Parts: sequence; structure tokens; C-alpha cells
Amino acid sequence: MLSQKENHPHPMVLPVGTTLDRYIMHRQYAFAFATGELSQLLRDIALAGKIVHREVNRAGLIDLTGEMGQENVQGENQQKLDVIADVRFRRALTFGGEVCALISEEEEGIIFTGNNNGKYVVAIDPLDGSSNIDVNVSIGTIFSIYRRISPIGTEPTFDDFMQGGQEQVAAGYILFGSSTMLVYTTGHSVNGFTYDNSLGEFILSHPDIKSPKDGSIYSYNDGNLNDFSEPISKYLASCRERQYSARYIGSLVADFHRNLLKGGIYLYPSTPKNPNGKLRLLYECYPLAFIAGVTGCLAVNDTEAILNIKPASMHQRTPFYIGAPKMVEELMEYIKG
Ligand SMILES: O=P(O)(O)OC[C@H]1O[C@](O)(COP(=O)(O)O)[C@@H](O)[C@@H]1O
Ligand SMILES: [Mg+2]
Ligand SMILES: [Mg+2]
Repeated sequence: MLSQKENHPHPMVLPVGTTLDRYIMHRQYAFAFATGELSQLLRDIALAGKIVHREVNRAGLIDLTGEMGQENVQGENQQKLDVIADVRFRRALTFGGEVCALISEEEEGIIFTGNNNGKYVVAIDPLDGSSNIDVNVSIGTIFSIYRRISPIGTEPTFDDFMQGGQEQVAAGYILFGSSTMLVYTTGHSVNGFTYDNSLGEFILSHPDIKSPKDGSIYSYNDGNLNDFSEPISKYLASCRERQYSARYIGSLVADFHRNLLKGGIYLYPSTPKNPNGKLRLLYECYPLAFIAGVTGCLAVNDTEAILNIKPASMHQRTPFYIGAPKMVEELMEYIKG
């Protein structure tokens, strides 16, 4: 008699309307060696996402807008919601028990959860798009998950976080926009779940997302244009000449999500102010590049694919270009000259 796992088709396409929980369970059965820890970790992230969704929605009512009055490791003034989101994800991942350590945009060092038997480490941008928090514009959370390489039962190490983008076992983001969505991948397909407030559930709404091969949307901060290299300026001029649509929300997660669905390119080049770019490799660029790869998009910096960059420090930055393959390839032609 075939076991449940052998009997279960792989991959399983689930209908729109499936809850996240049911989806995760079914996906777990599709993998012979799945033991449920990653599934539980994804549920913990979804739980924290629901709590932050609630805080974001009523931020203006409960004095959660404005600055915290302190700086984070990046030298940025922390917004209250940056700190709230950081605390909520840290708690959910600590109490969930599957994560032995995490790094966060809001914290300098490694956060040890005390779960030394946990198999996973997480890198997280608890609140992305901080400049848009107080003005009711879409913001989000970005996360990246690795299986630890340090022995289970011991204290996790720096090396657990320096495995490189290709070693991610899962990555995703939560978008707090006109609706709240969780989009993630474990490397096989990218699926989007919309939060139904009345049910308190994430519901499958965007199964197996495939991104257009080409596009006509370009996203960058025009205020930095004079500081871009000549090849980048030339590429942007060619987009303008072709009357592409310039769209820039100023929240990476929201700009990425739009371009993922509609076809487009997001650029954050290096500038004199940010000689290594602005965006952080481990908890902004790697996870979005991992998602992009599964949907057929490309993610690069001026010299290589983002997932091939060898990490060296926890908060390192990189120039970042991500989007429709035809658009990114064309940009690379300009950069190569
Ligand atoms: O204001 P700028 O320089 O255009 O930068 C906007 C970019 O910086 C970010 O806000 C950086 O992320 P955080 O908000 O998480 O620090 C991105 O979301 C966004 O794309
Ligand atoms: Mg960010
Ligand atoms: Mg942030």
C-alpha cells in the first residue's frame, strides 16, 4: 500500500481560496523529507504579519506614527513602527521555536532566540518603506530563511548568516497596502496570499506567480539622477524616450510587487551618498532576488547576479537592479558599454 507521501501528486496545484495553513500543509506533504519545522516557521511569520497588519492599520489611532527618537545600526532615525514590527517578528520567531537566531535591519548584532535546537536562521527587514509609514502609503516586511550550518544544539554563529543568497530555503515579503498580502517561495513556485480581515486568515489569491518577460515601467528615485553613472543615466533616458511609465512609491517591497505582476524594472544604483548602493543584501536584495528568480525575473548589481554575491557582513549594501529579464538584460548592456 503506497504511503500518503508516495500517493500524493507532486507538485500540487491548490485552488484560489485555500487558506495559507492548508497550503503549507499540502506543500509539506509534497516533500518526502519535510518534517514540518519550516512549515511552522512560515506560520509564525504569518502570525507576526497579522499582528503588524493590525498595528499598521490603526497606527494613527494609537500613537504609533512618528519617530522613536533613536537611531538604528544604519544611522537612520527609527520610526515607531520600525521598532514595533521588529519586536513583533522577533517575539513570534522566538516563541515559535524553529529559529535559533535572526538578524534584523533594526539591530546591530545577531539576535539569539535561545532555541539552540532550532534548525533555521532568519534575516528580516521588519518594516520596509519607513519613509512612507506616516503618510499612509504601502509599506512591508521582507524575510529570508536559511537552514543553519552550525551543529544543532549549539549556539548559532555568524557563518549561519553568511551562506550566500543561493542557499536560502525560503524567502518572502508581506505587503501592507490597499490589502495585506503575503508572498513567498521555497524555491519551486511563488504564491500570494491576501489577508481576509473578517476570517483572520491569509487566503491563496495569486497562485504560481509568473512575471512578464518584458515591461514598460521603470522605478527609481529621480532626485538622485544627477548622481548616477553615465550608463545608468543613458538607460533611463532611453526609457523616457520610449515613454515608459515612471512609477516610484519609495517602498522597495511595493515597487517590487507592482513590477513583479505588471513587468518593470526597479533601480537603486550607487551614488556618492551611497557608494555601495542603499539597499541591504541579506534582508532586502537576497530575498527579492530569490523570489525574482523563481518567477523568471533577474536581479543584479553592476557586475554580477545578486544571488552570487559573496556576503561579508550583516548589513552590507549593494547597488540593486531587479525586474523583467528583457529590461535588466538591456540595462546590463548599457552598463557593459
Ligand atoms: O528615499 P529613497 O532614497 O528613494 O529610498 C527608498 C528606498 O529605501 C527604503 O525605504 C529602504 O528600506 P527601509 O525603509 O526598510 O529602510 C526602500 O524601501 C526604498 O525603496
Ligand atoms: Mg527596507
Ligand atoms: Mg526597514
